[in-house]
Amino acid sequence: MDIRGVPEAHVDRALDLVYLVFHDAPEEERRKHHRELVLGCERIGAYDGDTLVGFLAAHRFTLSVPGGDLPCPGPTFVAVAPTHRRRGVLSALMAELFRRGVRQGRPLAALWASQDAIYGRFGFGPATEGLGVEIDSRRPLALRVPPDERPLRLIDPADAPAVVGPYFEATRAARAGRHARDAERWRGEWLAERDEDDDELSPPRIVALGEPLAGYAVYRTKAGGDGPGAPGLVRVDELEADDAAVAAALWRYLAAIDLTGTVRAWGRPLDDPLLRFAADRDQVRVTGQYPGLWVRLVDVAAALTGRGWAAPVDVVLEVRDDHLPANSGRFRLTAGPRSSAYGPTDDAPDLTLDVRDLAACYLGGTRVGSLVRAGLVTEHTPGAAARLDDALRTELLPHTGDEF
Ligand SMILES: CC(=O)SCCNC(=O)CCNC(=O)[C@H](O)C(C)(C)COP(=O)(O)OP(=O)(O)OC[C@H]1O[C@@H](n2cnc3c(N)ncnc32)[C@H](O)[C@@H]1OP(=O)(O)O
Repeated sequence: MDIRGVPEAHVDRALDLVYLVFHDAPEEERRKHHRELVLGCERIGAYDGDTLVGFLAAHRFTLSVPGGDLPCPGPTFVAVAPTHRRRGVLSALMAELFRRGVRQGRPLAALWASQDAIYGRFGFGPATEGLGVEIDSRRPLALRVPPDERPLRLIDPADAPAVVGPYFEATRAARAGRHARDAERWRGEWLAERDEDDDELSPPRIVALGEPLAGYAVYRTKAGGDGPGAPGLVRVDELEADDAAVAAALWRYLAAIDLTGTVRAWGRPLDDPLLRFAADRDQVRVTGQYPGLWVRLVDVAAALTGRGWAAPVDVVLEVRDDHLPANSGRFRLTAGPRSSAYGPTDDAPDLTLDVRDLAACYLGGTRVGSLVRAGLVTEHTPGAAARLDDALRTELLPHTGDEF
C-alpha cells in the first residue's frame, strides 16, 4: 500500500470512495459542495497500485484552546474500501497525518467520530461534549430570569457571516474547542439553503438581539405532520448570547413561533444557562449527552505549552503513547498563569496516563480526578490529580457544535 498525497485530479475518485463507504448518493449540488470542501483540505490517500483504496481529508482548522489558538487539522471524509478494510489502511493514513503534524508544527488534531469505538486507539480523547435539549413549546416558556426586552430582528442569511461571524469568533476566546469559521464555512455548513439531513426543514433563519450584537440564534423550522394546525418543529442549530437575559429572550422567541410545538437543540454546552434558568425542567428536557470533538495531542509538549493555565502546577507525568514515541516517557510539567514548560525528567511520576486520557482533559472538559476514579489514570502522589485539574480548569466548559 502506497500512502501519498491525493492530487486534485483524484478528488472525484476520493468522493466516490467516501459515498461508497457511507452508503450515500448526494445530488449534484451537494457533491459540488463536498468537492469544494475537499479541495480546501489536506488530502492523504492509500493506493493499491493505481486504485485509491483509502482516503482522509483534513480541514486546515485553527482551534481555540484555553488562553489561545493552535493549528489543528480536522480529519474528515475518512474512508477505506470495503475490499481493503481491517488491513491497517486507516492506521497508515493516521500515521501519515501525525507525521505531517509533527513536521509542520501542528501540535493537535481533532475530529468527530462516526463511531466512538474507532479513534481512542489512535490517541484521540473526547474533549468536548454536547447535550440534546428539547422544549415543549405548546405553552409559554417558563423562565426564572427576566428576558432582555430589546427588539429582535431577522438577518438575511446572505448577510449573516458578516453580521454574526465576528460575534461567533469572539466566543472562541471564552470557549475552548471551537475552530475558526470563514465565510465559506458559514455559507456551506451553517447557512446552506437545504439541510443535508432533512429535506423538510426550512432554509436557515437567523434571529439577533442588540446593536451592537448581544446574541443570536440560527434555526430552521418544519411544519407539523398531521394536517393543518398540527404543531411543527423549531430546530436550533446555534445560540450564543452575552448573558442570561439575552439567552432568555432568544429561547423565549424560539419557543413562541406560531404553528410549532417543539424546540429541539442538538449539541448544547453542558453548562448551558438555559438548564439553570428554565423554571420547569419537565418543559426543558435533556434528551441525550454525546461526545463532540475528539482531540489528539500530536506533539504533547507543544500542545501543553501552547495553552494557558488557570493555576500554578508542578507535576511529573508518565505518558504512554503507542503511536508517537516522542510523546512517551516521564515529563515534568511546570505551568502557571504566566508561563509553562514541559520536558523530560528522571524524577518519579506523580501521575501515569495514556495520551488519549490527557487529550480528554486538555481543553478542561474532563477532570483528571474523574479518570483516576475510573481507573484510567494512576495517581502516585496524593493530590496530584486535583492540582493538575486546578491548573487545567476553564471558566466555561469547552464546547463546539461545528460537526464536520
Ligand atoms: C473522522 C471521520 O471521518 S469518521 C468516519 C470513519 N469512516 C467510516 O466510518 C466509513 C466506513 N468505515 C471505513 O471506511 C473503515 O472501516 C474505517 C475507516 C472505519 C477503518 O478503516 P480500516 O482500514 O479498516 O482500519 P484499520 O485496519 O487501520 O484498523 C485499525 C484498528 O482499528 C480497529 N477498527 C477499525 N474500524 C473500526 C470500527 N469501525 N470499530 C471498531 N474498531 C475499528 C481495527 O479493528 C484495528 O484494530 P487492531 O489494531 O486492534 O487490529
